[in-house]
Parts: sequence; structure tokens; C-alpha cells
Amino acid sequence: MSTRKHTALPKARTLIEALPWLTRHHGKTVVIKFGGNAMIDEELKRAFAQDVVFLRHAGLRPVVVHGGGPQISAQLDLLGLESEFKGGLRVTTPEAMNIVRMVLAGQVQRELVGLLNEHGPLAVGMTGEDAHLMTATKHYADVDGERVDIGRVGEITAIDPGAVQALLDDGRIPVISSIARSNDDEDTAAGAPGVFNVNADTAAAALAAALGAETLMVLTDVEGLYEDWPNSDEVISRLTATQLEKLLPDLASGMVPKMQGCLYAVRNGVHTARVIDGRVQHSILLEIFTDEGIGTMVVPDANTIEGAT
Ligand SMILES: Nc1ncnc2c1ncn2[C@@H]1O[C@H](COP(=O)(O)OP(=O)(O)O)[C@@H](O)[C@H]1O
Ligand SMILES: CC(=O)N[C@@H](CCC(=O)OP(=O)(O)O)C(=O)O
Repeated sequence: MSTRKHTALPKARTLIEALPWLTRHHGKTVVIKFGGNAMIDEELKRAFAQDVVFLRHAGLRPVVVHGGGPQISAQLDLLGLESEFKGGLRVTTPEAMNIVRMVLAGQVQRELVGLLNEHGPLAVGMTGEDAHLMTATKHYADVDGERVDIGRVGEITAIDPGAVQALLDDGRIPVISSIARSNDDEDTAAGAPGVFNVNADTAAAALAAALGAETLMVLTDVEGLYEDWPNSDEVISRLTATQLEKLLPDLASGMVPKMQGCLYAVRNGVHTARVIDGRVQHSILLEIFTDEGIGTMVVPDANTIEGAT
């Protein structure tokens, strides 16, 4: 006679914990912004790709918008060019714009597409230039109330999500670099199509809203939004749009585009926007498939803090 211990029971419980979420979110679009420092670690990148493919096979429609600030800075450094940020945005000369485009579309995006496609013919890379996905106008930074010219940095004025929708309908995972086409008069007059460097958090939020996404998920290199950064590491787990709006003026530069993006998303139809720790392996699955979640969740005002999921 032999007996068998069911050691896999905790795994089954975890899967069952995910069932209500899966039922609710089946067929829904999730825009995931993968950025910065989490993208430097090889294991984290692989785990990220596994999570995204898992979501796709679980019946969701994931879209990846990626950053690459550290990679751009490293490349500029190799070329002897300095990185300067104003109001949290990179001062982008025409020369730097070429490097930004080369690094984002030619390096970071290609690598992510490659990692995702290790699991099958799923990922398709594009930039905001493709099929008029993102159109932008020149953006001026606000530095202590002053309007400052920071070069070829763009502010999104229009999104045509048709090509992304078509890819999603075809079961693909779009991977998007945050570069937008310009339709500014001076670029048009110059004869060559102009492009702009757009902060990837801002691009992800605008795309999430344009796609009518259920969720915007922003991966970063901290646990979430700290209540009193840098004095305390108390993470705010949930807050409403209005509560976030009140906090915005006190936030420091890296968090500003992220939280502005979350606010824009939930004010424009996205049900929840979450900032989660990209340094934790499988953070996307942890956020989604466990009751507690991790990180910070922003919900629209109509939701009560307790009631939102
Ligand atoms: N209230 C806050 N909570 C958490 N992080 C904050 C806060 N204010 C500023 N930060 C800073 O923002 C950084 C995240 O922004 P950023 O470096 O642009 O991230 P990423 O490279 O992931 O896009 C954190 O590492 C932290 O230094
Ligand atoms: C205008 C602007 O600042 N653009 C960013 C685009 C990349 C980005 O946003 O990357 P992370 O998400 O990794 O920071 C930049 O040039 O660094």
C-alpha cells in the first residue's frame, strides 16, 4: 500500500485565489509600463516577460510600454554627451533625440520583444510613430513656475490606437517605445518627419486611456508611493484620484510623471492604476493574483477606498 501527500495544495490555493480576478478581467486590456532600473537586471526581465505571457494566456490583453532612461543615459555617456533633466524630463537636443530613438526602438524594445517571443510568436514592437499611434507637440518644462525649452520633448496631443487594437485582436502583445510623431508646423515645414521624446510613464497612461484599458500598471524601482518620502518607507496602498491630486505638488521628480499618469488614467476611464515594485520577481502576478496585492493602487473618485478592486 502507498500513500501520496498533496504537496501542491498551496499552489492550487494560489491559483484559486486568482479565480475571481481572472473572471472579472477576462478579455480586458492591461497596459504595463516597464521602466528604468528593473530593466537592468536580466532575471527580472525574464520574469517580467513570463508574467506578461502568463496574462496573455490567462485571457487578458496585455500591452507593454517601455522606458529606458538609464540605457539612454549610458549611451549618451559613451558618446561623451551629458544627461540633463528639467522638471523630471530629459533635455533632448536633436542629436540626443537620435540616440533616444536608437536606444528605445533599436535596443530596449528589441530585447523585450525577443524575451517575450521566447514563449511563442506573440510580441510585436512598434513606436508611437507607427500608424500614427502617438502624435505630439513640443512640450515646455515647468521649472519653478517658469516655462523652459527642453528641446525635442513632446506632449501627446492625439492617440490612434487602431494598430494596437488590431494586434490585440490578433492575439499579439504590442511592445511600444515612447516616441511620438510631430505635427508641429515647423517640423512639417522642415520637410522631414519630426519626432519627439515622450516620458514613458506619460505615454503609457495616455495609451491606457485611449484603449479604454481596465488597468494601468507602472513598474518602478521602489515599493510604491511612499507617504512621506524620503523620510519614511510607509507605502500608501490605496488612494482616490482626489487624494492623489492633493499629494501631487509635494512629490519629487521621478514620481511626478508616474502619479500624474495614474491620475490622468483613472480620470479618463481606466478602472485602476497601480505603481508596483519592479525589483520584486513576478511582481505583476503578485499584484494581480493575490488578494493583498503589492504597491499603490489609485482608483477613481466614485469608488470608495474599501470597495475598489
Ligand atoms: N513619494 C515617493 N514615493 C516613492 N518614490 C519617490 C517618491 N518621490 C520621489 N520618489 C523617487 O522616484 C523614483 C522613481 O522614479 P524613476 O526613477 O523615474 O523610476 P523609473 O526609472 O522606474 O521610471 C524612486 O526611485 C524615488 O527615488
Ligand atoms: C522626455 C523624457 O524624459 N523621456 C525619457 C524616455 C524614457 C523613459 O521615460 O524611461 P524611464 O521610464 O526608464 O524613465 C528619457 O529620455 O529618459
